[in-house]
Amino acid sequence: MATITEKFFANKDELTAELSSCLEQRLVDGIADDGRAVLMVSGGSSPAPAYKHLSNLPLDWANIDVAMVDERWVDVGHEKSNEAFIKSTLLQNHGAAANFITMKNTAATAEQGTDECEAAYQQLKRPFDVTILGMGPDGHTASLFPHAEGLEQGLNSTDLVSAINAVESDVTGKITERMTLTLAAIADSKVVKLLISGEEKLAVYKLAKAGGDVADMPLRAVLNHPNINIEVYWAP
Ligand SMILES: O=C(O)[C@H](O)[C@@H](O)[C@H](O)[C@H](O)COP(=O)(O)O
Repeated sequence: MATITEKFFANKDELTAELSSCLEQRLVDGIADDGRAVLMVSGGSSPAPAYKHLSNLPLDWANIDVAMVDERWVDVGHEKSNEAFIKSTLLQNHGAAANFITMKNTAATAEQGTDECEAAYQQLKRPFDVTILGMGPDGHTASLFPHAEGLEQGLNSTDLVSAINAVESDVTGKITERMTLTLAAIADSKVVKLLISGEEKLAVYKLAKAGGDVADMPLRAVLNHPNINIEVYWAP
């Protein structure tokens, strides 16, 4: 089982304060240890305030690589683009000086874009300093969606990224074609921060942690991985 540390907060402000200060420290340490720091980011409402806070800090941003954990296969101008979300939150103010690595390239499909994306991600320092994950009420994390086309590859490949076509649901919406970090890439992180908000997702998290079929809840693969270092952040 992964090493799991659970942090429960009274509210989102307290979660954001602790998350921001941990992220800042990890980035500072990453640069001090290796010359550069790598931050893997997810979309979602939970990390947004911490991204905005970090963007205002005078870190050595020129030596910080920011890359997506997962992305819908849509252009950055699309309202559902995770990259657009990161650009409007983290990559502002001081954070605008960070080196951003896109997941989305000009290939027509995520599958066709995999090699280019893999080559870009292979340039990054490993282990990554921090990987931020969210989770959905369906037990997905990154873009490892239940029963998705490409899920097995995403869970078993030694590559860093993998194309996914999710089964359409209320959680995925219409855009099901995505790129994701593989489980192996998530595991190749000094620490994974899993952000969970609300009672419903807490119940899903507990269910996933207890074990069971990974295809039903891919979060299980992360929580039950032999050597991932996970810090779970929960707020109501
Ligand atoms: O690409 C996506 O579909 C979202 O980024 C998604 O995976 C998100 O990370 C989770 O749904 C958690 O969202 P919250 O932070 O809002 O709980």
